[in-house]
Amino acid sequence: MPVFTGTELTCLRGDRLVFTGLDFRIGPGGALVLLGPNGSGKSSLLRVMAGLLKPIRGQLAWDGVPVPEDPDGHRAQVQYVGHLDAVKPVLTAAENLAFWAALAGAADPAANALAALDRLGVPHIAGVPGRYLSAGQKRRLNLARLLAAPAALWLLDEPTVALDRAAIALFEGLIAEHRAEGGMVVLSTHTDIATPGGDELHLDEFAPYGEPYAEDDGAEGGEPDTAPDLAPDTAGERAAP
Ligand SMILES: Nc1ncnc2c1ncn2[C@@H]1O[C@H](COP(=O)(O)OP(=O)(O)OP(=O)(O)O)[C@@H](O)[C@H]1O
Repeated sequence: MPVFTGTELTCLRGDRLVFTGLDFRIGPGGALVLLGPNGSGKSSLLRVMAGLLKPIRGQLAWDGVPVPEDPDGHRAQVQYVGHLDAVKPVLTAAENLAFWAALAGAADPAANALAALDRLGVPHIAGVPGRYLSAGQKRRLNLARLLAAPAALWLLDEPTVALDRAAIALFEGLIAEHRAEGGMVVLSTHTDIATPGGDELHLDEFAPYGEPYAEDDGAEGGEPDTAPDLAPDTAGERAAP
Protein backbone atom coordinates (compact mmCIF):
# COMPACT_ATOMS: atom_id res chain seq x y z
CA MET A 1 0.00 0.00 0.00
CA PRO A 2 1.23 3.51 -0.77
CA VAL A 3 2.29 6.30 1.59
CA PHE A 4 0.04 9.33 2.09
CA THR A 5 1.72 12.67 2.78
CA GLY A 6 0.82 16.27 3.38
CA THR A 7 3.43 18.98 2.89
CA GLU A 8 3.38 22.59 4.06
CA LEU A 9 -0.42 22.61 4.32
CA THR A 10 -2.15 25.89 5.10
CA CYS A 11 -5.89 26.05 5.74
CA LEU A 12 -8.19 29.06 5.77
CA ARG A 13 -11.78 28.92 7.04
CA GLY A 14 -13.85 32.07 6.60
CA ASP A 15 -11.38 34.88 7.26
CA ARG A 16 -9.38 32.82 9.70
CA LEU A 17 -6.07 31.09 9.09
CA VAL A 18 -6.51 27.84 11.00
CA PHE A 19 -3.15 26.12 10.51
CA THR A 20 -0.06 26.70 8.44
CA GLY A 21 3.14 24.83 7.55
CA LEU A 22 1.63 21.49 8.54
CA ASP A 23 3.33 18.29 7.40
CA PHE A 24 2.30 14.69 7.99
CA ARG A 25 3.17 11.25 6.69
CA ILE A 26 1.26 8.02 7.11
CA GLY A 27 2.26 4.67 5.69
CA PRO A 28 0.79 1.15 5.60
CA GLY A 29 -0.40 0.06 9.03
CA GLY A 30 0.00 3.60 10.37
CA ALA A 31 -2.22 5.61 12.69
CA LEU A 32 -2.22 9.35 13.21
CA VAL A 33 -4.15 10.87 16.10
CA LEU A 34 -5.12 14.54 15.73
CA LEU A 35 -5.13 16.40 19.02
CA GLY A 36 -5.80 19.99 20.02
CA PRO A 37 -8.34 22.27 21.67
CA ASN A 38 -11.76 23.07 20.22
CA GLY A 39 -11.39 25.06 17.03
CA SER A 40 -7.71 24.20 16.49
CA GLY A 41 -8.41 22.64 13.10
CA LYS A 42 -8.71 18.86 13.57
CA SER A 43 -11.95 18.58 11.56
CA SER A 44 -10.59 21.00 8.98
CA LEU A 45 -7.48 18.87 8.46
CA LEU A 46 -9.58 15.72 8.09
CA ARG A 47 -11.71 17.48 5.48
CA VAL A 48 -8.56 18.62 3.68
CA MET A 49 -7.28 15.03 3.71
CA ALA A 50 -10.62 13.78 2.40
CA GLY A 51 -10.52 16.26 -0.49
CA LEU A 52 -13.60 18.09 0.79
CA LEU A 53 -11.76 21.31 1.60
CA LYS A 54 -8.95 22.85 -0.43
CA PRO A 55 -5.82 23.99 1.39
CA ILE A 56 -4.75 27.46 0.26
CA ARG A 57 -1.16 26.23 0.21
CA GLY A 58 0.62 22.90 0.34
CA GLN A 59 0.14 19.52 -1.20
CA LEU A 60 -1.33 16.10 -0.51
CA ALA A 61 0.22 13.16 -2.31
CA TRP A 62 0.20 9.36 -2.59
CA ASP A 63 3.73 8.03 -3.03
CA GLY A 64 4.75 11.52 -4.11
CA VAL A 65 2.03 11.84 -6.78
CA PRO A 66 -0.04 14.96 -6.02
CA VAL A 67 -3.72 14.23 -5.32
CA PRO A 68 -4.95 16.74 -7.96
CA GLU A 69 -3.23 14.61 -10.59
CA ASP A 70 -5.38 11.60 -9.67
CA PRO A 71 -8.49 12.71 -7.74
CA ASP A 72 -10.41 9.51 -8.54
CA GLY A 73 -7.55 7.40 -7.23
CA HIS A 74 -7.60 9.47 -4.03
CA ARG A 75 -11.36 9.02 -3.58
CA ALA A 76 -10.98 5.27 -3.97
CA GLN A 77 -8.37 5.14 -1.19
CA VAL A 78 -10.38 7.10 1.38
CA GLN A 79 -13.40 6.55 3.61
CA TYR A 80 -14.36 9.64 5.65
CA VAL A 81 -16.71 9.46 8.62
CA GLY A 82 -17.57 12.92 9.91
CA HIS A 83 -18.76 13.77 13.40
CA LEU A 84 -22.22 14.80 12.26
CA ASP A 85 -24.22 11.79 11.25
CA ALA A 86 -25.35 11.18 7.70
CA VAL A 87 -28.14 8.74 8.55
CA LYS A 88 -31.16 9.21 6.34
CA PRO A 89 -34.20 9.13 8.66
CA VAL A 90 -36.64 7.39 6.32
CA LEU A 91 -34.28 4.59 5.32
CA THR A 92 -33.62 1.60 7.57
CA ALA A 93 -30.13 1.11 9.01
CA ALA A 94 -29.45 -1.63 6.44
CA GLU A 95 -30.72 0.54 3.57
CA ASN A 96 -28.57 3.47 4.70
CA LEU A 97 -25.53 1.25 4.77
CA ALA A 98 -26.30 -0.53 1.50
CA PHE A 99 -26.40 2.88 -0.16
CA TRP A 100 -22.82 3.55 0.93
CA ALA A 101 -21.71 0.06 -0.08
CA ALA A 102 -23.28 0.50 -3.53
CA LEU A 103 -21.59 3.87 -3.92
CA ALA A 104 -18.27 2.17 -3.19
CA GLY A 105 -19.01 -0.41 -5.90
CA ALA A 106 -19.79 -3.43 -3.70
CA ALA A 107 -20.99 -6.47 -5.64
CA ASP A 108 -23.70 -7.22 -3.08
CA PRO A 109 -24.41 -4.03 -1.08
CA ALA A 110 -27.23 -5.55 0.98
CA ALA A 111 -25.05 -8.45 2.12
CA ASN A 112 -22.19 -6.06 2.92
CA ALA A 113 -24.58 -3.94 4.97
CA LEU A 114 -25.83 -6.83 7.09
CA ALA A 115 -22.32 -8.22 7.66
CA ALA A 116 -21.07 -4.78 8.75
CA LEU A 117 -23.96 -4.24 11.18
CA ASP A 118 -23.21 -7.65 12.62
CA ARG A 119 -19.52 -6.76 13.15
CA LEU A 120 -20.53 -3.52 14.88
CA GLY A 121 -22.70 -5.52 17.25
CA VAL A 122 -26.03 -4.11 16.04
CA PRO A 123 -27.59 -6.70 13.68
CA HIS A 124 -30.96 -6.03 15.38
CA ILE A 125 -31.17 -2.47 14.01
CA ALA A 126 -31.02 -3.59 10.36
CA GLY A 127 -34.75 -2.99 9.80
CA VAL A 128 -35.08 0.09 12.01
CA PRO A 129 -35.59 3.45 10.26
CA GLY A 130 -32.82 5.97 10.87
CA ARG A 131 -35.15 8.33 12.73
CA TYR A 132 -35.67 5.79 15.53
CA LEU A 133 -31.99 5.05 16.16
CA SER A 134 -30.29 6.22 19.36
CA ALA A 135 -27.19 8.42 19.17
CA GLY A 136 -24.89 5.46 19.83
CA GLN A 137 -26.71 3.26 17.31
CA LYS A 138 -26.34 5.98 14.66
CA ARG A 139 -22.65 6.25 15.47
CA ARG A 140 -22.21 2.46 15.12
CA LEU A 141 -24.11 2.61 11.84
CA ASN A 142 -21.77 5.31 10.52
CA LEU A 143 -18.71 3.36 11.61
CA ALA A 144 -20.16 0.27 9.91
CA ARG A 145 -19.56 2.14 6.64
CA LEU A 146 -15.85 1.46 7.14
CA LEU A 147 -16.56 -2.24 6.72
CA ALA A 148 -19.41 -2.08 4.20
CA ALA A 149 -17.47 0.25 1.91
CA PRO A 150 -13.81 -0.60 2.59
CA ALA A 151 -10.96 1.79 1.81
CA ALA A 152 -7.24 1.86 2.67
CA LEU A 153 -7.34 5.17 4.58
CA TRP A 154 -9.94 5.79 7.29
CA LEU A 155 -10.50 9.45 8.15
CA LEU A 156 -12.51 9.65 11.36
CA ASP A 157 -13.76 12.76 13.11
CA GLU A 158 -14.33 12.07 16.80
CA PRO A 159 -15.41 8.49 16.06
CA THR A 160 -16.18 7.40 19.62
CA VAL A 161 -18.61 10.18 20.56
CA ALA A 162 -21.83 8.60 21.92
CA LEU A 163 -20.33 5.09 21.97
CA ASP A 164 -20.57 2.98 25.13
CA ARG A 165 -17.45 1.30 26.54
CA ALA A 166 -18.09 -2.01 24.83
CA ALA A 167 -18.48 -0.31 21.47
CA ILE A 168 -15.26 1.68 21.99
CA ALA A 169 -13.36 -1.55 22.71
CA LEU A 170 -14.91 -3.19 19.65
CA PHE A 171 -14.01 -0.19 17.51
CA GLU A 172 -10.40 -0.23 18.77
CA GLY A 173 -10.27 -3.87 17.69
CA LEU A 174 -11.49 -2.94 14.20
CA ILE A 175 -8.78 -0.28 13.91
CA ALA A 176 -6.12 -2.80 14.98
CA GLU A 177 -7.37 -5.32 12.39
CA HIS A 178 -7.44 -2.70 9.66
CA ARG A 179 -3.87 -1.65 10.47
CA ALA A 180 -2.68 -5.25 10.65
CA GLU A 181 -3.88 -5.67 7.07
CA GLY A 182 -1.87 -2.61 5.99
CA GLY A 183 -4.70 -0.09 6.33
CA MET A 184 -4.21 3.45 7.67
CA VAL A 185 -6.21 5.52 10.15
CA VAL A 186 -6.29 9.23 10.89
CA LEU A 187 -8.65 10.24 13.68
CA SER A 188 -9.45 13.25 15.81
CA THR A 189 -10.41 12.78 19.42
CA HIS A 190 -10.73 14.47 22.80
CA THR A 191 -10.59 11.11 24.60
CA ASP A 192 -8.25 8.13 24.64
CA ILE A 193 -8.56 5.73 21.73
CA ALA A 194 -6.01 2.91 21.66
CA THR A 195 -3.76 3.20 18.61
CA PRO A 196 -0.58 1.36 19.68
CA GLY A 197 2.53 2.63 17.93
CA GLY A 198 0.59 5.43 16.26
CA ASP A 199 1.76 9.03 15.88
CA GLU A 200 0.22 12.18 17.31
CA LEU A 201 -0.24 15.51 15.56
CA HIS A 202 -0.91 18.49 17.82
CA LEU A 203 -2.83 21.02 15.75
CA ASP A 204 -2.08 23.94 18.07
CA GLU A 205 1.58 23.65 17.06
CA PHE A 206 0.59 24.76 13.56
CA ALA A 207 -1.38 27.84 14.57
CA PRO A 208 -0.43 30.75 12.29
CA TYR A 209 2.49 33.07 13.09
CA GLY A 210 3.90 30.54 15.54
CA GLU A 211 1.48 31.65 18.22
CA PRO A 212 -0.18 29.05 20.40
CA TYR A 213 -3.82 28.54 19.60
CA ALA A 214 -6.15 31.02 21.31
CA GLU A 215 -9.94 31.17 21.02
CA ASP A 216 -11.12 34.13 18.96
CA ASP A 217 -14.06 36.34 19.82
CA GLY A 218 -16.40 34.10 17.88
CA ALA A 219 -16.86 36.57 15.05
CA GLU A 220 -16.51 34.84 11.70
CA GLY A 221 -17.17 38.12 9.91
CA GLY A 222 -19.99 36.74 7.82
CA GLU A 223 -17.66 36.43 4.87
CA PRO A 224 -17.86 33.37 2.67
CA ASP A 225 -14.93 30.97 2.89
CA THR A 226 -12.07 32.24 0.74
CA ALA A 227 -11.28 28.58 0.07
CA PRO A 228 -14.81 27.24 0.02
CA ASP A 229 -15.61 23.78 1.29
CA LEU A 230 -16.30 21.42 -1.57
CA ALA A 231 -19.09 19.81 0.45
CA PRO A 232 -21.15 20.89 3.46
CA ASP A 233 -20.17 19.98 7.03
CA THR A 234 -22.51 17.02 7.16
CA ALA A 235 -21.06 13.62 7.94
CA GLY A 236 -20.34 11.46 5.00
CA GLU A 237 -20.48 14.67 3.01
CA ARG A 238 -22.86 13.16 0.48
CA ALA A 239 -26.54 12.75 1.14
CA ALA A 240 -28.08 9.32 0.94
CA PRO A 241 -30.93 9.10 -1.58
N1 LIG B 1 -17.53 26.27 7.33
C1 LIG B 1 -16.76 27.12 8.03
N2 LIG B 1 -16.64 28.41 7.67
C2 LIG B 1 -15.85 29.27 8.38
N3 LIG B 1 -15.13 28.89 9.44
C3 LIG B 1 -15.20 27.61 9.85
C4 LIG B 1 -16.02 26.66 9.18
N4 LIG B 1 -15.89 25.47 9.81
C5 LIG B 1 -15.03 25.67 10.83
N5 LIG B 1 -14.61 26.95 10.85
C6 LIG B 1 -13.63 27.53 11.79
O1 LIG B 1 -12.38 26.87 11.59
C7 LIG B 1 -11.69 26.72 12.83
C8 LIG B 1 -11.31 25.26 13.00
O2 LIG B 1 -12.48 24.48 13.18
P1 LIG B 1 -12.44 22.89 13.27
O3 LIG B 1 -13.86 22.41 13.28
O4 LIG B 1 -11.55 22.38 12.21
O5 LIG B 1 -11.74 22.65 14.69
P2 LIG B 1 -11.65 21.34 15.59
O6 LIG B 1 -10.24 21.29 16.12
O7 LIG B 1 -12.13 20.16 14.85
O8 LIG B 1 -12.65 21.70 16.78
P3 LIG B 1 -13.49 20.77 17.79
O9 LIG B 1 -12.49 20.13 18.73
O10 LIG B 1 -14.35 21.78 18.49
O11 LIG B 1 -14.29 19.79 16.98
C9 LIG B 1 -12.63 27.28 13.90
O12 LIG B 1 -12.20 28.58 14.22
C10 LIG B 1 -13.98 27.30 13.24
O13 LIG B 1 -14.79 28.35 13.73
